Amino acid sequence: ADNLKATEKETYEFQTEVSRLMKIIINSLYKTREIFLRELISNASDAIDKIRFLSLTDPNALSANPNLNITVKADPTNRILIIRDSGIGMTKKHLKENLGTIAKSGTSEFLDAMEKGKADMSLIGQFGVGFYSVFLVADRVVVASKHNDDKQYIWESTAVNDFSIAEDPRGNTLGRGTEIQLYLKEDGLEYLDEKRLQNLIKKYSEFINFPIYLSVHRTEVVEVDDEEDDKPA
Ligand SMILES: CCNC(=O)[C@H]1O[C@@H](n2cnc3c(N)nc(I)nc32)[C@H](O)[C@@H]1O
Repeated sequence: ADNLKATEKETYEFQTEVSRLMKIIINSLYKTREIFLRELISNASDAIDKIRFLSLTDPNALSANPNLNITVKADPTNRILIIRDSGIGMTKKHLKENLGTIAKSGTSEFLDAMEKGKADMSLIGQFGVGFYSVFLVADRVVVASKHNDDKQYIWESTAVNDFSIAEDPRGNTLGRGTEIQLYLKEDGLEYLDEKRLQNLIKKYSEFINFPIYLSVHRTEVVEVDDEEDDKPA
Protein backbone atom coordinates (compact mmCIF):
# COMPACT_ATOMS: atom_id res chain seq x y z
CA ALA A 1 0.00 0.00 0.00
CA ASP A 2 1.19 3.54 -0.65
CA ASN A 3 1.24 4.60 3.00
CA LEU A 4 4.00 2.10 3.65
CA LYS A 5 6.32 4.00 1.31
CA ALA A 6 9.13 5.71 3.28
CA THR A 7 8.86 9.49 3.03
CA GLU A 8 11.90 11.55 2.01
CA LYS A 9 13.81 12.25 5.22
CA GLU A 10 15.03 15.84 5.59
CA THR A 11 17.84 16.44 8.03
CA TYR A 12 18.98 19.83 9.31
CA GLU A 13 22.08 20.88 11.24
CA PHE A 14 21.65 22.19 14.78
CA GLN A 15 22.63 25.83 15.28
CA THR A 16 26.21 25.79 16.65
CA GLU A 17 25.38 26.92 20.18
CA VAL A 18 22.67 24.32 20.47
CA SER A 19 25.00 21.52 19.47
CA ARG A 20 27.63 22.80 21.91
CA LEU A 21 25.18 22.68 24.78
CA MET A 22 23.61 19.40 23.58
CA LYS A 23 27.01 17.69 23.60
CA ILE A 24 27.67 18.92 27.12
CA ILE A 25 24.34 17.75 28.45
CA ILE A 26 24.55 14.37 26.73
CA ASN A 27 28.10 13.88 27.98
CA SER A 28 27.21 14.75 31.53
CA LEU A 29 26.91 11.23 32.88
CA TYR A 30 23.61 10.41 34.53
CA LYS A 31 25.46 9.73 37.78
CA THR A 32 27.03 13.21 37.61
CA ARG A 33 23.64 14.91 38.07
CA GLU A 34 23.81 14.26 41.81
CA ILE A 35 26.60 16.85 42.14
CA PHE A 36 23.89 19.57 42.25
CA LEU A 37 23.53 18.86 45.99
CA ARG A 38 27.27 19.20 46.56
CA GLU A 39 27.24 22.57 44.77
CA LEU A 40 24.31 23.85 46.86
CA ILE A 41 25.85 22.61 50.13
CA SER A 42 29.15 24.21 49.16
CA ASN A 43 27.47 27.57 48.36
CA ALA A 44 25.55 27.36 51.65
CA SER A 45 28.75 26.66 53.58
CA ASP A 46 30.54 29.61 51.93
CA ALA A 47 27.57 31.84 52.88
CA ILE A 48 27.78 30.74 56.52
CA ASP A 49 31.56 31.26 56.53
CA LYS A 50 30.92 34.85 55.40
CA ILE A 51 28.51 35.70 58.25
CA ARG A 52 30.67 33.91 60.80
CA PHE A 53 33.70 35.96 59.65
CA LEU A 54 31.63 39.17 59.81
CA SER A 55 30.42 38.30 63.33
CA LEU A 56 34.06 38.36 64.55
CA THR A 57 33.97 42.15 64.20
CA ASP A 58 30.22 42.89 64.25
CA PRO A 59 28.51 41.51 67.39
CA ASN A 60 25.04 42.16 65.89
CA ALA A 61 25.71 40.21 62.69
CA LEU A 62 24.16 37.01 64.07
CA SER A 63 21.28 38.55 66.05
CA ALA A 64 18.62 37.80 63.41
CA ASN A 65 19.52 34.10 63.58
CA PRO A 66 22.28 32.86 65.93
CA ASN A 67 22.28 29.30 64.51
CA LEU A 68 24.80 28.52 61.75
CA ASN A 69 23.51 25.47 59.93
CA ILE A 70 22.19 23.97 56.72
CA THR A 71 18.88 22.12 56.39
CA VAL A 72 17.79 19.88 53.56
CA LYS A 73 14.05 19.25 53.42
CA ALA A 74 12.31 16.90 51.02
CA ASP A 75 8.60 17.24 50.32
CA PRO A 76 7.68 14.14 48.27
CA THR A 77 4.03 15.13 48.05
CA ASN A 78 4.82 18.36 46.25
CA ARG A 79 8.05 17.04 44.67
CA ILE A 80 10.08 19.89 46.14
CA LEU A 81 13.60 19.68 47.57
CA ILE A 82 14.60 22.61 49.79
CA ILE A 83 18.14 23.56 50.81
CA ARG A 84 18.27 26.34 53.39
CA ASP A 85 21.24 28.01 55.09
CA SER A 86 21.53 30.64 57.83
CA GLY A 87 24.42 32.26 55.96
CA ILE A 88 24.95 35.93 55.22
CA GLY A 89 22.11 36.00 52.70
CA MET A 90 21.73 38.08 49.56
CA THR A 91 20.24 41.55 49.09
CA LYS A 92 18.08 42.28 46.07
CA LYS A 93 21.18 43.59 44.29
CA HIS A 94 23.17 40.46 45.19
CA LEU A 95 20.39 38.19 43.90
CA LYS A 96 20.30 40.08 40.61
CA GLU A 97 24.07 40.11 40.15
CA ASN A 98 25.13 36.80 41.69
CA LEU A 99 22.38 34.60 40.26
CA GLY A 100 21.51 36.62 37.19
CA THR A 101 24.94 37.12 35.70
CA ILE A 102 27.95 34.92 35.24
CA ALA A 103 31.55 36.06 35.36
CA LYS A 104 32.03 35.78 31.59
CA SER A 105 35.21 33.76 32.01
CA GLY A 106 33.40 31.21 34.19
CA THR A 107 31.15 29.91 31.45
CA SER A 108 33.31 30.13 28.36
CA GLU A 109 36.22 28.52 30.23
CA PHE A 110 33.85 25.80 31.41
CA LEU A 111 32.35 25.21 27.96
CA ASP A 112 35.79 25.19 26.29
CA ALA A 113 37.23 22.84 28.90
CA MET A 114 34.20 20.54 28.58
CA GLU A 115 34.55 20.43 24.80
CA LYS A 116 38.25 19.69 24.95
CA GLY A 117 37.33 16.86 27.28
CA LYS A 118 39.45 18.60 29.88
CA ALA A 119 36.55 18.98 32.30
CA ASP A 120 33.33 17.23 33.10
CA MET A 121 30.09 18.39 34.69
CA SER A 122 31.39 17.54 38.14
CA LEU A 123 33.98 20.34 37.85
CA ILE A 124 31.24 22.93 37.24
CA GLY A 125 31.77 24.34 40.75
CA GLN A 126 35.38 25.23 40.01
CA PHE A 127 34.19 27.56 37.26
CA GLY A 128 31.92 29.43 39.71
CA VAL A 129 28.71 28.29 38.01
CA GLY A 130 27.88 25.32 40.25
CA PHE A 131 24.52 26.83 41.13
CA TYR A 132 23.22 26.14 37.63
CA SER A 133 23.69 22.42 38.10
CA VAL A 134 20.30 22.56 39.83
CA PHE A 135 18.80 22.54 36.34
CA LEU A 136 20.11 19.03 35.87
CA VAL A 137 17.37 17.86 38.27
CA ALA A 138 14.86 20.74 38.54
CA ASP A 139 12.83 22.63 35.95
CA ARG A 140 11.96 25.51 38.29
CA VAL A 141 14.07 27.08 41.06
CA VAL A 142 12.88 29.58 43.67
CA VAL A 143 15.50 31.29 45.86
CA ALA A 144 14.38 33.29 48.90
CA SER A 145 17.12 35.28 50.63
CA LYS A 146 17.41 37.65 53.61
CA HIS A 147 20.52 39.77 54.20
CA ASN A 148 20.90 41.95 57.32
CA ASP A 149 20.98 45.08 55.13
CA ASP A 150 17.81 44.44 53.12
CA LYS A 151 14.29 42.98 53.10
CA GLN A 152 13.66 39.38 52.09
CA TYR A 153 13.48 38.86 48.32
CA ILE A 154 12.52 36.00 46.05
CA TRP A 155 14.42 35.12 42.86
CA GLU A 156 12.77 32.65 40.49
CA SER A 157 13.73 30.99 37.20
CA THR A 158 12.75 28.11 34.93
CA ALA A 159 16.19 28.28 33.30
CA VAL A 160 14.81 29.08 29.88
CA ASN A 161 15.98 32.62 29.39
CA ASP A 162 14.92 34.82 32.27
CA PHE A 163 14.49 35.18 36.00
CA SER A 164 12.29 37.32 38.20
CA ILE A 165 12.93 39.08 41.52
CA ALA A 166 10.27 40.35 43.90
CA GLU A 167 10.06 41.40 47.53
CA ASP A 168 8.94 38.32 49.44
CA PRO A 169 5.21 38.77 50.19
CA ARG A 170 5.69 36.53 53.25
CA GLY A 171 8.02 39.15 54.74
CA ASN A 172 11.08 38.07 56.70
CA THR A 173 10.54 34.35 57.28
CA LEU A 174 14.23 33.38 57.13
CA GLY A 175 15.67 35.66 59.81
CA ARG A 176 18.88 35.60 57.78
CA GLY A 177 20.14 33.32 55.03
CA THR A 178 19.00 31.69 51.82
CA GLU A 179 16.41 29.06 50.99
CA ILE A 180 16.52 27.30 47.62
CA GLN A 181 13.40 25.42 46.47
CA LEU A 182 13.92 22.93 43.67
CA TYR A 183 10.84 21.82 41.75
CA LEU A 184 12.19 18.45 40.66
CA LYS A 185 11.83 17.03 37.17
CA GLU A 186 10.13 13.67 36.66
CA ASP A 187 13.53 11.97 36.50
CA GLY A 188 14.79 13.85 39.55
CA LEU A 189 12.35 12.39 42.07
CA GLU A 190 15.05 10.08 43.44
CA TYR A 191 16.35 13.17 45.29
CA LEU A 192 13.29 13.06 47.56
CA ASP A 193 14.25 9.68 48.95
CA GLU A 194 15.55 9.84 52.52
CA LYS A 195 18.18 7.09 52.11
CA ARG A 196 19.46 8.61 48.86
CA LEU A 197 19.69 12.07 50.49
CA GLN A 198 21.41 10.68 53.58
CA ASN A 199 24.07 9.03 51.42
CA LEU A 200 24.53 12.10 49.22
CA ILE A 201 24.85 14.45 52.21
CA LYS A 202 27.35 12.11 53.87
CA LYS A 203 29.31 11.88 50.61
CA TYR A 204 29.40 15.63 49.92
CA SER A 205 29.64 17.16 53.38
CA GLU A 206 32.97 15.66 54.42
CA PHE A 207 34.68 19.08 54.55
CA ILE A 208 31.66 21.15 55.63
CA ASN A 209 32.20 22.80 59.03
CA PHE A 210 28.50 23.25 59.88
CA PRO A 211 25.74 20.85 60.89
CA ILE A 212 23.49 19.68 58.06
CA TYR A 213 19.98 18.58 59.08
CA LEU A 214 17.85 16.38 56.86
CA SER A 215 14.07 15.99 57.11
CA VAL A 216 11.58 14.36 54.78
CA HIS A 217 8.04 15.70 55.15
CA ARG A 218 5.09 13.82 53.80
CA THR A 219 2.25 16.33 53.76
CA GLU A 220 -0.61 13.83 53.66
CA VAL A 221 -3.80 15.12 52.12
CA VAL A 222 -6.49 14.58 54.76
CA GLU A 223 -10.13 14.65 53.64
CA VAL A 224 -11.80 16.78 56.28
CA ASP A 225 -15.46 15.90 56.59
CA ASP A 226 -16.68 19.42 57.19
CA GLU A 227 -20.32 18.27 57.34
CA GLU A 228 -19.74 17.65 61.04
CA ASP A 229 -19.09 21.35 61.60
CA ASP A 230 -22.32 22.35 59.92
CA LYS A 231 -24.51 20.19 62.13
CA PRO A 232 -26.14 22.22 64.91
CA ALA A 233 -24.32 21.70 68.22
C1 LIG B 1 26.54 31.72 38.50
C2 LIG B 1 26.02 31.24 39.79
N1 LIG B 1 26.37 32.19 40.85
C3 LIG B 1 26.55 31.79 42.10
O1 LIG B 1 26.45 30.66 42.48
C4 LIG B 1 26.82 32.88 43.08
O2 LIG B 1 25.59 33.16 43.75
C5 LIG B 1 25.82 33.33 45.11
N2 LIG B 1 25.18 32.26 45.87
C6 LIG B 1 24.75 31.06 45.44
N3 LIG B 1 24.20 30.38 46.46
C7 LIG B 1 24.28 31.18 47.55
C8 LIG B 1 23.90 31.07 48.92
N4 LIG B 1 23.28 29.96 49.40
N5 LIG B 1 24.15 32.10 49.75
C9 LIG B 1 24.75 33.19 49.28
I1 LIG B 1 25.12 34.70 50.56
N6 LIG B 1 25.16 33.40 48.02
C10 LIG B 1 24.91 32.38 47.17
C11 LIG B 1 27.33 33.32 45.32
O3 LIG B 1 27.81 34.64 45.16
C12 LIG B 1 27.79 32.46 44.16
O4 LIG B 1 29.12 32.77 43.77
